[in-house]
Amino acid sequence: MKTITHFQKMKKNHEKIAMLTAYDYPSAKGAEEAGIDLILVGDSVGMVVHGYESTVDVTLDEMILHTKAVKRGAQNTFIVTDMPFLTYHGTVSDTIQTARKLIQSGGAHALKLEGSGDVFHMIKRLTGAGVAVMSHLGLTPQSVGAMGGYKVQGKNLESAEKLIQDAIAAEESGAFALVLECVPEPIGTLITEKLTIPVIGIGAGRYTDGQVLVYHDVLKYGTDRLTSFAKSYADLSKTSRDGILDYIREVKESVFPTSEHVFHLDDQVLHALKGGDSK
Ligand SMILES: Nc1nc(=O)c2c([nH]1)NC[C@@H]1CN(c3ccc(C(=O)N[C@@H](CCC(=O)O)C(=O)O)cc3)CN21
Ligand SMILES: CC(C)C(=O)C(=O)O
Ligand SMILES: [Mg+2]
Repeated sequence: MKTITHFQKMKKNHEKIAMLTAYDYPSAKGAEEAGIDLILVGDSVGMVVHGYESTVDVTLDEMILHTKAVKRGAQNTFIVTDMPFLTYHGTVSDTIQTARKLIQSGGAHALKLEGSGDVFHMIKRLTGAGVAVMSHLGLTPQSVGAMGGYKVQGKNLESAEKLIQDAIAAEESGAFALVLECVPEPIGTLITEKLTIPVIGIGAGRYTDGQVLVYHDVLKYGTDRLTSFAKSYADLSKTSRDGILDYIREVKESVFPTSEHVFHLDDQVLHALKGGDSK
């Protein structure tokens, strides 16, 4: 299994890191079989799997449940789990207790925390306690309420400078990697050059140390409107719709099941059942 030191080495060797989200047993199994470098059990699960409006409705129990399923599907892949909204902003001991559940019950190898300021203090405490932590800066979807929508971050001098300072502070607080979301490409490049930890971009341009995308975007499964930075490599929505259409049609037309799909009964038993002479 690739682990933290491996990801640092990949950055040093300019070997791109490919991260993908997964939320359940089959998606994790497929990602591992394809050779993904690490899996993110993202709180985007709330939107793409549960149909929530945003990620702020996702609960700790849901993140534990999905992490457990992913763990069973990908036993040899590094798993990062998102700490859900407002589960790392109270006391240090509450945060550590929540982290313990995601790691011990869920089976996560590392946790991802969105944001700066007080969050860096929590990252320091978690990493100090031996937890591997990934920082998430730029567009931080859990703050959608405070940000007033999903918008590209770091577009003016002031916000770009703050973002760069935050990225440095994330590294200094002990994070082993940074997810950088929705920033102009030159900002992604600058931060990637400034940090010694790997920077994994999502809408952060071509020159970050790696990329991460949401499973349902990559495979176009149930998501009809893509963000401008995502790319689809398959069309599972169409594949599944076509399959279900065929199934319905075959049932209606009595094409399915055929004799291959049925259990046969010994002729003698049937004869006897129908009232013929037994033995
Ligand atoms: N399917 C899916 N993909 C994701 O990448 C994703 C989720 N869901 N859910 C959780 C968060 C939310 N994310 C989002 C959601 C919307 C935008 C968005 O609308 N971005 C605009 C930027 C507009 C601008 O400021 O110019 C875009 O055009 O991409 C970005 C990230 C990323 N995450
Ligand atoms: C989009 C990625 C980075 C994420 O945080 C998620 O999937 O929840
Ligand atoms: Mg997330």
